[in-house]
Amino acid sequence: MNVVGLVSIPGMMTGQILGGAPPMKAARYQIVITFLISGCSFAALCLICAFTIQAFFDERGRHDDSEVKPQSRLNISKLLDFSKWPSRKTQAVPATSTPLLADSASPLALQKTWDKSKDGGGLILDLPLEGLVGKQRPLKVHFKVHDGEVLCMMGPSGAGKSTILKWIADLSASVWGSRTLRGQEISSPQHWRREVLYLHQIKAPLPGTPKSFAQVVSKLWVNAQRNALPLPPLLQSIGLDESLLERPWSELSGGESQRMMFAIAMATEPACLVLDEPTSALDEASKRLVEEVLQKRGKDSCIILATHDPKQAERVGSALWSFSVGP
Ligand SMILES: Nc1ncnc2c1ncn2[C@@H]1O[C@H](COP(=O)(O)OP(=O)(O)OP(=O)(O)O)[C@@H](O)[C@H]1O
Repeated sequence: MNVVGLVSIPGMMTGQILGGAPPMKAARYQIVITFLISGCSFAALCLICAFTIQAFFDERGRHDDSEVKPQSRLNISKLLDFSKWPSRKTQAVPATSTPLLADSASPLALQKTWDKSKDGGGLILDLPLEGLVGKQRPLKVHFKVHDGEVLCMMGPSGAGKSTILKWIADLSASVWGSRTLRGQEISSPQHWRREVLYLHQIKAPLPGTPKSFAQVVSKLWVNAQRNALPLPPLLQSIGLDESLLERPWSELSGGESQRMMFAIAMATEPACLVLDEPTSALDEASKRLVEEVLQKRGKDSCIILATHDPKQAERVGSALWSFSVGP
């Protein structure tokens, strides 16, 4: 069509405009009109190329292959959808859940997603909690965990899992209702923390060796008129050699430290063990060993565990609680 236009339109237009003009004058006008038409055609071609190229990138300039069919053929109908072109620039950046949760002041909700716990176990922990996650996100939640249960908690990074686990273990401020442990109301933080033990997510830079640390912990337990369990069998069950007890913490790998801390925490047999992503540094095989120990633990205790792994929650959990953002 451009070629036909280039050849015939200038001639017709010149004829119409100039009528009986002399041939030289008509030829000059014909040349000018030819240039005008070819210039417009070139500009249109450039615009089409620019929009086509733009269609392959999203609003952040990243390659967007949703415009290309699996066989790498252009999705022409999508590219020619003019209504889409201006909207591409103003299209909202799809928000990931993390900044949404961290930045907004909307109230958070933490609710039970599923529950497969069997009735019959005695109530270990009855804990109404209320407080602020971060500096501005109010959260109210009531946990009731029974004997033998593993309450799993999931949510996006930054949602507030660690914050709530610390509330549960009374390690950070929150507004408390009356809390009970095995049916007994407990107001003393020391008493509560002895029975509700929080295991931190990050490898702590501890001095000395695991053995010296376990001795300190064990002395604390003597005060509680209880002896800690022997560590070697526990270590063995999670794939750790007993000799690691004598090695400085600084020489243990992330996964070894994580399992060592887990074993020491399990050995103290708290009423409620609060675990913050206890297998985050472990390979699949070690993860399964830790899960087996969790499932085989003694009675009269419960576990609250934060995880990012839904399959782990399914394997070990009696119930799953998940975060959502309220209006
Ligand atoms: N000491 C603090 N002061 C202010 N804000 C904090 C503090 N500790 C945590 N926060 C904020 O509270 C929110 C929840 O943090 P938290 O560590 O509980 O998240 P999380 O769900 O455990 O995340 P992850 O899965 O990454 O461990 C985050 O937005 C975090 O920035």
